[in-house]
Amino acid sequence: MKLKFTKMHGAGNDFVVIDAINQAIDFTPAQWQYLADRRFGVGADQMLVVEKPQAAGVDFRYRIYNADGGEVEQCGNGARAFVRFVTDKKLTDKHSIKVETMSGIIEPRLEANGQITVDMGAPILTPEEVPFDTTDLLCKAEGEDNLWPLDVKGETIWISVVSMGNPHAVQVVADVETAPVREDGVLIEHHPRFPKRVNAGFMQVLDQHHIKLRVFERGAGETLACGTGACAAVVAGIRRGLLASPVKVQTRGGELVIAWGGHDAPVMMTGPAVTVFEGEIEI
Ligand SMILES: N[C@@H](CCC[C@H](N)C(=O)O)C(=O)O
Repeated sequence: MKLKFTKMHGAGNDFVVIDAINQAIDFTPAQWQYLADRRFGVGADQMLVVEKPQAAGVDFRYRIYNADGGEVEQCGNGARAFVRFVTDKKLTDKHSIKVETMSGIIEPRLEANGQITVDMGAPILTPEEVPFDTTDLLCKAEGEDNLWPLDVKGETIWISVVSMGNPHAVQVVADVETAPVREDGVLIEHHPRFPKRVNAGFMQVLDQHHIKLRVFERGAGETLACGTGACAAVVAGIRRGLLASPVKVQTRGGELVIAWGGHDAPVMMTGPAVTVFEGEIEI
């Protein structure tokens, strides 16, 4: 079939976005990998699929596939790209949109200045729900957070575990530029303590309202930005007493602003979403 798609990015985290309301798709993991391939396919960190909703009172359903072909629960930068896509394609005239994802309903909103704010819901902080296996581990408390030891290459690193619908392990580093993001990231992603694998965040605190962040994403490798990773890092930093809301998150691909009121309050993420080009590919 000839697939129509839109290439988009949010702070450099790039996507192939597909309208599955007006074209029928049913791809295998190998076909998703082909679309994501930067040499043989289109090239993307994730593929985003826009569908009709299944639940009542919701505007759309949005599904996310990592570059490795696996379907995942949530994607923050993707949620902003999704809003730009449904608005530009005139699939809705609403500016505040309710969308079903694998991990629940989120509410993105197109702002007057063109930026997009997403209510990402409250973070999940119980290790079993992330999920993170704490068997025989002793945590240390820091502020309201629990730091967990993780053995990586025979050394202990201390991580916060946070789910934004998808799992994150966040560590504080002195300098993100020299941090072993790729070397340790892949080991953390596949660490046996994370039964669903994990996104590995490396955060440098510049001041209470400003961090630098690199994320080695599950199923995609290091990306230029990770929206849920930014939310998880800010939640961890606020709980540890290192940060105060709102926080500017500087990634290699651009800036996101994350606000969180603590406990059960939703995490609000604001940032850009850009269309790069429209295309068609035989698949
Ligand atoms: N880039 C995303 C996250 C995409 C999914 C992630 N790799 C996972 O497997 O959970 C974002 O902006 O949040």
